[in-house]
Amino acid sequence: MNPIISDDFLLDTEMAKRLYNTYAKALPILDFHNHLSPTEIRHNRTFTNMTEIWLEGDHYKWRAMRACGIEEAYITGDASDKEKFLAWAKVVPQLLGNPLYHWVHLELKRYFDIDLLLSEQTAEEIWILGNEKLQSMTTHSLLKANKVEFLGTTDDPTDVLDDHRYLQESDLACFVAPSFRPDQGLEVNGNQFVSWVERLAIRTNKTITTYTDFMDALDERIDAFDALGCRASDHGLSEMVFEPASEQEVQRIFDKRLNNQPVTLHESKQFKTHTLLRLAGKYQEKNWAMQLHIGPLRNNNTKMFKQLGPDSGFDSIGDRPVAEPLSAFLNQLEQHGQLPKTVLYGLNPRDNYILATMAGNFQSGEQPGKIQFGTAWWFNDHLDGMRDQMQILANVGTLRHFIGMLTDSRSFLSFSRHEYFRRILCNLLGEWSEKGLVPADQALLGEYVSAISYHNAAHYFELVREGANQWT
Ligand SMILES: O=C[C@H](O)[C@@H](O)[C@@H](O)[C@H](O)C(=O)O
Repeated sequence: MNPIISDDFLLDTEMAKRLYNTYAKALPILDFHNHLSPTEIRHNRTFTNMTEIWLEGDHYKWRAMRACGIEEAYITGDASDKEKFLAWAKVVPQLLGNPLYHWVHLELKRYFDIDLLLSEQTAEEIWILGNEKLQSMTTHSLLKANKVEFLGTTDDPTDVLDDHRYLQESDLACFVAPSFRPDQGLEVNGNQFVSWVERLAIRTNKTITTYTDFMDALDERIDAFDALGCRASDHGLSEMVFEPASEQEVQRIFDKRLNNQPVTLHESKQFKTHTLLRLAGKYQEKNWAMQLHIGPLRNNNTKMFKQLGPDSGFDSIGDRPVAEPLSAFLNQLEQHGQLPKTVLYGLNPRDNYILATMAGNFQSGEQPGKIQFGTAWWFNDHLDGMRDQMQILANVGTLRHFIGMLTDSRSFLSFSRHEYFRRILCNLLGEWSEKGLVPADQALLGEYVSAISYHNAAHYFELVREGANQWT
């Protein structure tokens, strides 16, 4: 019997147990930000073995394996799937205290009904049992089993979006919508920028020679995303920037770059600031949420970046200033009536109070929690990080209007992170109740739990279903 994942996992008080079982456990999932493949959903992908579904693309696990001395061949290299699984099984007992240790066993239990602890000793049995169960699993069945009602995938403006078009015309119960991620179009100094502009021109059947053409093309893609139900943009920002520039200055910077002339760091910040301000205004028109993911220090290992590319487990946390550029950016939008719904995610825990308090500077009567301090992200989405984020939000803002969890994952097994989050939330409220910090009022606390686990996000992203949802 798995000594970790019991029914009361992470629930220390009777109130926490009641809150989780009564208000959280049965709720559907709105995973409004992830990196799942719309193609794999369209084609209802099946998985041959545990390595395919569990280790493929999951750089969290890759980092852990490297830290335990596993050779790259058994992580992303040319070892067999079974060899990679056995290497992973050898690593898991060395991960006590890392959220992966919990997620692995939560996933084994929830998806495979396997109660064993993964180790070298149990690897062969779990490989066989897991692979057997996988024969009846597809991306559609996993979405249904987890009661996933909405998926906001992450998509480039130059993407064709055919998979999304197909899915929306299909009878798939889950609503899958693209999210607008124009990062490559903001990195004017990036190696990909010119080729990205060329792809944008092809996608929009336009000639793009001026900054005005560029923005017109982006506006057209925003309309195309919106027509497919897009609810949000997403921006990965290594640092928050705010360097104002006139349209003429930005036009000149654009011209320089297209003519392969060097663009200074200051000019690149001006270009990013101006373009993000313009895009934010469009998001506000579309009533989309603007998600700002601030602070990664990416691709720190040049050798491995050249070998594996981005998002392969060699990123960490930057320490660039956030408060002043973010304040100026949001303030500029607010002054012009162009501030959209905004979700602020910070990768550096040092910035948590900055983001949580900044959100409070621009709330409005449009809706509760218009500006969100987003859930613990990436290196923070563990027991301490999730709890800290909610405690800080409660300390300086309103936990009640928090839109809660998302997986930000590439794996179809990661929906168990919503359960992880809901248990942490219920335990926090249960603890406050036990200490007399809040009323021991189950109905009131239950309202927090169901709002933060589901209903706030349903309203925030305009996903409220008329009548009962399909799983009740
Ligand atoms: O939680 C980790 C995330 O999936 C991380 O891989 C993403 O945040 C990705 O780097 C991105 O830029 O969106």
